[in-house]
Amino acid sequence: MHTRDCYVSAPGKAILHGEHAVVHGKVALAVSLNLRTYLRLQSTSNGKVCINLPNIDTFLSWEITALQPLLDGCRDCLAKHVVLKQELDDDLLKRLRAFTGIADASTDTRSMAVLAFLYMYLSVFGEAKSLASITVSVWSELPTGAGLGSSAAYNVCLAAGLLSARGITSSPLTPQQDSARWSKEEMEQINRWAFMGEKIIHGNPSGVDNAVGTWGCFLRYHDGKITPLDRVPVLRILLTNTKVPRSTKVLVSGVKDKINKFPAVMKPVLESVDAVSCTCEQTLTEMSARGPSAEHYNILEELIDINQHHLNVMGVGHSSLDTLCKISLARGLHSKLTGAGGGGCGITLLRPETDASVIQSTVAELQACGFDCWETSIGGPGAQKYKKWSLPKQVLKCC
Ligand SMILES: Nc1ncnc2c1ncn2[C@@H]1O[C@H](COP(=O)(O)OP(=O)(O)O)[C@@H](O)[C@H]1O
Ligand SMILES: C[C@@](O)(CCOP(=O)(O)O)CC(=O)O
Ligand SMILES: [Mg+2]
Repeated sequence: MHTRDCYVSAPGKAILHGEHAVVHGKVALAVSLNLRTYLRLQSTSNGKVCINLPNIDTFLSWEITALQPLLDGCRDCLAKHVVLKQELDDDLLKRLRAFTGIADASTDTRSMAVLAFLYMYLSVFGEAKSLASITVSVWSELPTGAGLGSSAAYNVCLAAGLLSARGITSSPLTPQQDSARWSKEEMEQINRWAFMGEKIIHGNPSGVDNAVGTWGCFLRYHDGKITPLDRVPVLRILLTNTKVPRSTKVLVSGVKDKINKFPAVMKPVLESVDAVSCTCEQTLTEMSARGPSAEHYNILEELIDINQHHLNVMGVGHSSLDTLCKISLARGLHSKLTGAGGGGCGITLLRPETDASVIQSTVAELQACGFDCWETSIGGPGAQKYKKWSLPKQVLKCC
């Protein structure tokens, strides 16, 4: 079948407050980063589906004729899925696991990326008369598995690229535009499909990461409801990657076990995280309305400390994150983990008056611990489609 070549990208995210609690119906505040994942989809005529994932050193291909039997008896349910896309098709997932030999309990990086890709590819193209011969390349500026939403950016790119190539979403680019975004309805569709991919990689995602990857900017997320926060001040954030590997799926399931084991102990903790998110949101709104004051920053810093303690209580802390908090606090700076924790990344709030020398010495000490550390800009655009020549050169080289 005929497909359209396309180039798309989606941003990573930082969660300010509400990670883990958001999985259990509490409020989270999250913001997009200036680090992005890019996807290139090319139509081919070799009768194969190829995937190039240089970040995780994975280059694979399958004959379309080998994949086709996985869809036998599945077409009717896929037709419904293409329209609704709310639930994973367990039968298709089971067939894919048997086909690839990927076990239910696997959290292996490559296996999860391949499973999410094949599931989305077969669901998007399975309803057509024949599967499409394509090569998909994905390359990211985000560290993989570090709490900055690389899985969501990956899934948003897969959803946007495959839906676009199949012609389910329109081509939003006019001849005058180098990049463009889709209509609200199409973005909602991309977000729903990306959520399916997150379910495959995470097990039980809240949906906050794919929402930020799709819509970008600063969002409040509560029980599937996405509210863009327009009135927020410019915040300066230092990001630290402890480089300690961890899996979101494992950490999310550990928190669930703890809640089941000690409901009376853990539920108040989740309530308190919810209150932290709401208080932070109120403070940000006030800062934007009246102008930021030192007292506002004191409140933001206290909320960061409180939340970091709560995350430790949930069992998602790590000694590397304790080191980050200690080193930054020695200079009056406040940090917490971001994303699933257990290693990965932390955020440090910088006050407007924080001296450059303080930041430099903090960064130097964190780097001496083997961490990566950089000041990031936040609030980048959500999923976008590009013309080939408007992509950064580095991206064209990598995918
Ligand atoms: N650029 C990428 N290429 C291929 N797979 C990716 C990429 N980025 C993320 N992934 C997939 O997402 C998984 C990481 O997801 P997760 O554990 O949620 O961490 P995070 O989303 O915080 O980076 C990886 O194991 C891999 O399967
Ligand atoms: C822990 C959680 O709140 C965020 C996970 O983010 P990340 O995959 O670690 O980037 C899980 C979720 O919201 O689905
Ligand atoms: Mg993730």
